[in-house]
Order: sequence, then structure tokens, then C-alpha cells
Amino acid sequence: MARQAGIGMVLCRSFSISAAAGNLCDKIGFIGAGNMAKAIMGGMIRNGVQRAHNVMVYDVSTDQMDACCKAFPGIRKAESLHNLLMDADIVLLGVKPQNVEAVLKPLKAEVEKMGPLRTDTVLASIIAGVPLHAFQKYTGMENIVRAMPNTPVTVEQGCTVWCSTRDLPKEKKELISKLFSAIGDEIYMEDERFLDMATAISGSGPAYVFLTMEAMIDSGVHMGFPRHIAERLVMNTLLGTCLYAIQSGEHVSKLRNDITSPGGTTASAIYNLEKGGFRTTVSDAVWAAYRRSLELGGMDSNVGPGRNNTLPTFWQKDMRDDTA
Ligand SMILES: O=C(O)[C@@H]1CCC=N1
Repeated sequence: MARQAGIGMVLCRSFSISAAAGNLCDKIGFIGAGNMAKAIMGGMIRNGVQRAHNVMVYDVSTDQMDACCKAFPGIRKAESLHNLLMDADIVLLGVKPQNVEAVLKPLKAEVEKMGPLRTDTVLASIIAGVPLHAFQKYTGMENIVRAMPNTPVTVEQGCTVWCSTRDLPKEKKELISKLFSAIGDEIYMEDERFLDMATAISGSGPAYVFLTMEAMIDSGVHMGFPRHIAERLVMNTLLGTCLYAIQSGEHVSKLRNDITSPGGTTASAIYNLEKGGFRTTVSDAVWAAYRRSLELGGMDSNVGPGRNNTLPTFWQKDMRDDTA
């Protein structure tokens, strides 16, 4: 029931956002002006969670910064990393994992030069794999948030899983929650270890769905459909199926069985998918993403089916949802 209530929130978002809206007041500084940063900025500004003039951006690429300022009139370009760190109450770190070193080093140098940042500044990272303690070590800051959004945040239908350092004040948690709820569903997990798992499911998940879409569209074209019709069929099928699953509240297996008539077309298709190892292929892919996220964070990643540790070592009874 809790699961359905949580999922239902995505659907009701557009209704609840306006009620929950209200300017954060705290100034937000974005380090990195890439797609995810722009998506978060856009959702926040459009939904009135933050006013453009309270948003600033810093990127090593002036072109990226200019594009951002053009897309969201009113936001400010930070003259330097130093200025952004001095001014922002929430610093959102949104660079690609491969650029993390290039950002953390100057950040560390700035902090060393300036002395510790204001103690109430929150550093919120959306970088895959990098753990909370790494940011604490680099910046000496206490208030750190680690979040994993996904690309549907661009259309305010994302799913952001996040955690924080233990002593992040309640009012800061509420601010962060408001920020992420402007771009879709947001789920706070107290235990950071769920972040690597979320990265494998919801963070990378849209790519698995896009690949499935490509395969279905190409099959439609192979059978003879014009591509634009095949795309329309596939996209509406995926969209409708998700909404149906959410709104019906039924277990997805039941909904699948409902379409699978004796001796019918769906049964033939399912037989072939299972013969091709569909479920274990998907499962192996998710485990591979999970291992990669652990690796990026410098953790033991020898986990998963057929590995030394078939389950993560931290997996304890208290983390299991036996009702699932
Ligand atoms: O693959 C990546 O680097 C990121 C992490 C989550 C989605 N994409």
C-alpha cells in the first residue's frame, strides 16, 4: 500500500506542487551547467520553487553558462567558483562522473584558501557513485546531500532518490525535498547504500527502457509499419502501461496474465522472451550497473549472482521488505 501511495504521488504531482510551492529563499548555486543541472533549474523555476534571481551557475565552459542564462532569464552567472561558494546557501554539484576529479580539486583548493565554508551551506551532489564521505573529506563541509535523479526530470517526471549526512537539519531536508519534488517524485533514503542500487534501477533505468523502445520500434518497421507509426504505437503502449499499472494498483504479474490468453499471441511472445533469458538478462544488467556504481565510489563491488558475495555484505534482515 505504501508503495502505491508513493507511486501515486508522481501522478498527483502537478496538483500538489502548486499547493506546496513557495520560494526556497535560500540561494542556489549550480556547479556544472549540463543537461541534468538545466533540467533541475528549469523545474524549480517553472514550478515557483525558486525565483530565477536566486539561482546562479558556474561552469568551466562559458558557452554552457551562457546557454543556461539564455534558457532561464534572470539567473546569474557566477564570476568564479569562489564567488559561487561565498554566495550560495545550497551548492548543487552536477558534473559527470568522469569530471569529478576536475571539479573536486579546485573545490578543495577554494575551501583551503577561504577556510571552511559557512557551516549552514548544503552541498548537494548528483554525481553517480561518489559517496558522502568523499565530499566531507574534500570540502570539510558537514551538510552534504547525495542524490540520484534520472533524465525524465527534464519533463518533471523524474525520480530522485537521495540521502544526506546524518545531522542535516530538518529544515534543510525539507528544502531539498521541495527542490527535488519540483522535477518529479523524490524519495529520501536514510541509508546511503541504497543510492548505488537506485543508480542501477532508476538512474540508468531510462536507458534500458529506451533500448526496449528501439527494439520494439525496429520490429514494427521490420513488419512493415512506417517508422513514425511504429514509434507512436510503442510510446503510447509504454506510457499507457505505466499509468495503468499505477492507477489499477494491481500486481504487474496479474496485469500481464490478463493479456495472456490461452493459445494467444502474447503467450507466444512471452515464451520467446523467457527462452531468451529476458528476466535474467535484465537482472544481470541491473546488477552490472550496481557494481559499476560501487566501483566508482571505491567500494567492494564483487557482489551479485555468481560473485563472491551473492548479496551485498551489509544486507541484513532489517533492510529487507519481507512483505514484497
Ligand atoms: O551512467 C551514468 O554515468 C549515469 C548514472 C546514472 C545514469 N547515468
